[in-house]
Amino acid sequence: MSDLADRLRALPSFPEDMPDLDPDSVPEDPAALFLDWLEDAIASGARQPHAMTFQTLDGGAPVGRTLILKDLDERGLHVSTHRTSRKGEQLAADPRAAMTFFWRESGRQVQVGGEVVALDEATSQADWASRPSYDGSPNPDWQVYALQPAWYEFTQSRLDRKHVRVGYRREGGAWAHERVTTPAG
Ligand SMILES: Cc1cc2nc3c(=O)[nH]c(=O)nc-3n(C[C@H](O)[C@H](O)[C@H](O)COP(=O)(O)O)c2cc1C
Repeated sequence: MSDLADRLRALPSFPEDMPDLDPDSVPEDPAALFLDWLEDAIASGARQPHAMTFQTLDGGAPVGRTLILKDLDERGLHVSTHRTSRKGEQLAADPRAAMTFFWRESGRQVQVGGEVVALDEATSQADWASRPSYDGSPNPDWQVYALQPAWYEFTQSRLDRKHVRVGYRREGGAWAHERVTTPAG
């Protein structure tokens, strides 16, 4: 094994004290559980708890980058970017996307997938105007997208590596959820 592999293996992993996740008492609406975990991440004081990996498809090949969650409402989970960016062009060609949040302080991960829709101009320009670099000029290239979730998966890590996962899937107009068990635990 290389020296790098040895050093990576020796790095600290999960914190000693992590919350539990009881799959039998999760809310029916995954957005409620997501918001609960996001609030905990914000309260932890960790930097950029609203940052996540945002995955798109580039001609069928997955590509991810870090984005900031801007909002969550009945339209979905919002992100904003330039319409003519690579990700903007990828979304125009294929609206399927996924987000992966990881909160180290609690050992929690949330994955969300679905299709994005481009929100209206007023929403996009309001977001543009809220940015620290705003100089008073509108930016017609700025776009807020909402990821409309088709599925969520919540993972609560455990020190014994028997991580607890709950998957939600949209079935018609309602959400169904179940505990997820895979060879990964
Ligand atoms: C912490 C962090 C947050 C970021 N947030 C955003 C964001 O909200 N919107 C954005 O367009 N780019 C954001 N970026 C930059 C993107 O990761 C990416 O480099 C850029 O948008 C170009 O992506 P693309 O070429 O795949 O379109 C962020 C980067 C970091 C490290």
